[in-house]
Amino acid sequence: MTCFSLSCNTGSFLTPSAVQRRYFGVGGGLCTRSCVFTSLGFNQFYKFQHDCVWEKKLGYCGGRNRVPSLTVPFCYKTPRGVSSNNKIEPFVSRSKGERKTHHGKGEGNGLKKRFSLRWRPRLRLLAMRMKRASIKSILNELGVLIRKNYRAVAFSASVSVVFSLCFLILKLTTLPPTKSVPYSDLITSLQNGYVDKVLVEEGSRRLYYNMKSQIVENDYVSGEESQVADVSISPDIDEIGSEGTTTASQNSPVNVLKKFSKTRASIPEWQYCTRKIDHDEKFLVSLMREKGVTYSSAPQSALMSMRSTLITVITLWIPLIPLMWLLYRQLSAANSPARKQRPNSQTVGFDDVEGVDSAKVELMEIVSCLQGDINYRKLGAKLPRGVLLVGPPGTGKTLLARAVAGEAGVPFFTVSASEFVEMFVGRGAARIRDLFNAARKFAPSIIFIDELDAVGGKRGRSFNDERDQTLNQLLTEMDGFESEMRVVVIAATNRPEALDPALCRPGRFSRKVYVGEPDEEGRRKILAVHLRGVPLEEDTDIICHLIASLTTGFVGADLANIVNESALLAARRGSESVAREDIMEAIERAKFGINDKELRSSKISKELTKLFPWMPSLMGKNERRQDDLQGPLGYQSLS
Ligand SMILES: Nc1ncnc2c1ncn2[C@@H]1O[C@H](COP(=O)(O)OP(=O)(O)OP(=O)(O)O)[C@@H](O)[C@H]1O
Repeated sequence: MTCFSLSCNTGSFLTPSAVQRRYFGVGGGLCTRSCVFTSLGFNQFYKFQHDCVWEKKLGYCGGRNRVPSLTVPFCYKTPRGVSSNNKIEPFVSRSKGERKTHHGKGEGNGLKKRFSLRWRPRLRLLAMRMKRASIKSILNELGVLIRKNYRAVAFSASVSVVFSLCFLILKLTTLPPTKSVPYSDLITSLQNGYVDKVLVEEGSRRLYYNMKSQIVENDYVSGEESQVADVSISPDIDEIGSEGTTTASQNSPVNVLKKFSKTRASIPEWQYCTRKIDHDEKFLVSLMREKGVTYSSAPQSALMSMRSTLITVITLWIPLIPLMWLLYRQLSAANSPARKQRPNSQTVGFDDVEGVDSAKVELMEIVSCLQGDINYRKLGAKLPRGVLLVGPPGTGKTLLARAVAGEAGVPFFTVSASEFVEMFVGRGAARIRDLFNAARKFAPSIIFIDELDAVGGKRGRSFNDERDQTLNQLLTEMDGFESEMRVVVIAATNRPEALDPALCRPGRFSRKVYVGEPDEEGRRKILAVHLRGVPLEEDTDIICHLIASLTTGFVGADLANIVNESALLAARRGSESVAREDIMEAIERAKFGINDKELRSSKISKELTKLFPWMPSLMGKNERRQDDLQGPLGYQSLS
């Protein structure tokens, strides 16, 4: 068996060829993040993370990527980091016999192997972690967790306290066990003269009664009760202590309470309980009179009424809690859609937005005003309150707004207008108020409202009163800025014609900036931005020119997608850099969709077959000839 040591770099994805080329036979080293191995028709991704956890995923891999199967037994942590003395065993290098024995061993052996491969490293890892863990660190982590989620912790703690109190009250007010019997039993007992006392509870249908034979017992138990009452009154006399001594703990209020509840539970005041039958009261009373039974009626005890109220409240509130929580979330101002982004968390600048130069210039001016570089006040000018970015989807309107925030270095409140559309009337308006209040508080600041048409549509066209109210509030808030309050509202929309005219009047979104489709030069620049971090096989400029010339009508989002797709295609190929072919395939996919070529041809041939049965063979021939010549974009001749 040949053993290989493995070493890989941070985040590198290794194809079989790369593994063979770079790592077979190389001495042990650091394995810091992730490595990918490909094996017999499957990709086996062994992901080594910082803490040396590895996981395995399987996915099908194309024929040309097939390489010998590799196993990675384990890796461990060293003072230098995560080190791997992983032995890579190429099964192909074994002799036939060896291979046979490897695959053909008994089930027990297979289980053992699986255990050693799967569980041993995990168990080792667990053991290592357990060794490292100390009570102090666990407490620290717990403290951090509580501090982070203090609201949730406080809420759950108060809920648990309330429930515990309820439980305690219910426990304390538990009635002594009373046996429930049918009404007929009471009648029979009355007729036989066994019944001693009957109590009719007011406000309910319950009847309690005692039998004559229990009178003596009851008296005895009542005597005990008075004894216990004495104990609770004079705690100096400890009757329960084994040696008759008085101890502070035994006389503590908790103990006395316990004794009290114990005694209550052990003395059934009423032995039997039944439910009376309607319209049978007359007969019952006459029977009791006839047999000389003592009968009376009494209201429900305060404890009992408290208990039943509590039970009702709990049973009502338990199903209502999720509903109330939903309502709270809807109505809560804390759930306001305004998400503030601090300037330091912004990484987008004007350098990242290309191909929309005129829009950039307009917005740069606003940034200069916010930063105080342009003294517009000297000439009596006011900072524009609103800037409306208009243009087709994917041209970079949102990106531009983020770039403004990043360059201006001021708090940036971003929100999608659809988040103002609420179920409850008035909530959308309240959210707008919250958003503008927050922006005023952090002034100078920028508010960005994406997809403004969701709330800014013309009023009075629908019966949606809530949307009109929200728009009214937005108009009011935009009027409400004082001139020295440096808050700029940037909004973006694809449908400027749908907006209410009041929104676009001077003083609100007076400045309209068109963000259009980029021209060839613009596309080249956008591609240069997106290809910054992508390793290419050819010169970046050449590739940018090539793609820009082939993508007329594409917007920034399309170009970003092409770059991403081509990188994915290159990764699928197992290459470490993106080739021209990958880019061309990505453009084809963007233009025609995946496998659209086959779909379209089959659809056309189906239609033609209906008309001319002899057509399919001809179609097939033509298609093949065309494929041999060049692709739909003609890139084969270019490359
Ligand atoms: N001019 C550009 N320069 C660089 N990248 C761009 C440009 N335009 C678009 N992109 C890329 O496309 C992505 C989507 O763009 P963005 O969300 O800004 O478009 P949008 O105009 O706001 O679209 P929509 O109107 O649908 O909201 C960006 O994250 C960026 O990667």
